[in-house]
Amino acid sequence: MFLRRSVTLAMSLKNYSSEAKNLVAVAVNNQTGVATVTLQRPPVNSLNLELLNELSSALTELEEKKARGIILKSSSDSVFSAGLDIHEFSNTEEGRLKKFWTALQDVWIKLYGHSAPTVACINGHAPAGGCLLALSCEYRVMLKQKTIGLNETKLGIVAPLWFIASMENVIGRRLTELSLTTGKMYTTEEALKIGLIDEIAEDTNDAVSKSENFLKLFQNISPFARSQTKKFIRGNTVQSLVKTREADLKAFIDDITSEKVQKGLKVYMESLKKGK
Ligand SMILES: CCCCCC/C=C\CC(=O)SCCNC(=O)CCNC(=O)[C@H](O)C(C)(C)COP(=O)(O)OP(=O)(O)OC[C@H]1O[C@@H](n2cnc3c(N)ncnc32)[C@H](O)[C@@H]1OP(=O)(O)O
Repeated sequence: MFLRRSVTLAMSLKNYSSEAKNLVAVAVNNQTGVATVTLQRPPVNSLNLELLNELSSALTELEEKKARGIILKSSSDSVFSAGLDIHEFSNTEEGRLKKFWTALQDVWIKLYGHSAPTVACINGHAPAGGCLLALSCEYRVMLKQKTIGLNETKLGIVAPLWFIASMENVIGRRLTELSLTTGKMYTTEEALKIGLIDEIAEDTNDAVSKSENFLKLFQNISPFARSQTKKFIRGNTVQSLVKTREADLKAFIDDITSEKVQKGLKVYMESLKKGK
């Protein structure tokens, strides 16, 4: 019975990435019903509007098809995601900035509150928005010798409340305050020490296998009981954004378009290029 449903799920999702623009690939394991969602926007998987829209659609589809688990990973072994595409912040195309932030809100709401158990297979660096994606999952496996953190203050920008809540719910208020105010990027080993990640992996294969092992914990647990429990635990955090989406959007547009922030971002991008 379950196997038949899983096969249907795999078949209906198999061509997902080719139907879309190939920035996100979805592969479903026929036996387990677990979906691997791969971000594939070289060179650094920075999150632009198109990638966010694809990810959002994939999450909706996996919700509708009742996936038994989601593993979120990168197609590169170097960068999980460099966070939001900084070029979006200076995009002057009318309405795009609004669409961009709305798409990010959508992705976070869907991923943070997904009915399926979720694992971030962090097979590369995960600054800012990359860290947010990882924090939205229930479990984090990270490759050694990488970095992760919410470094927004280093760019002269302020992480919204839902970014902060995502970290606070994992490592607690005190460490979140220290991490965010200093824009701290943690090494894999440091991240494990403070509970920002759950396991370290040697390479991507090892990380995927550890992610699958976490999902096996739910094999004999009622999906209904599990997802309702997750909803009780995460519901308030999700609702706090759902109820304030418009105000959050306005705050983003006002802040990001300010001269001061634009100047700071320009300097940051130049320093990135110089760092090569
Ligand atoms: C005020 C309103 C509130 C807004 C709240 C917004 C909240 C979240 C903000 C974000 O997510 S902003 C993004 C923050 N991200 C970063 O700070 C990461 C910056 N990148 C890096 O540290 C490194 O690139 C890396 C991820 C560690 C990878 O290093 P690597 O050496 O492998 O690659 P690079 O040579 O540095 O980069 C390659 C290429 O990609 C460009 N790039 C890197 N990151 C971004 C990005 N986030 N957006 C757009 N482009 C990015 C980088 O400039 C290089 O481009 P080229 O020089 O090759 O053209």
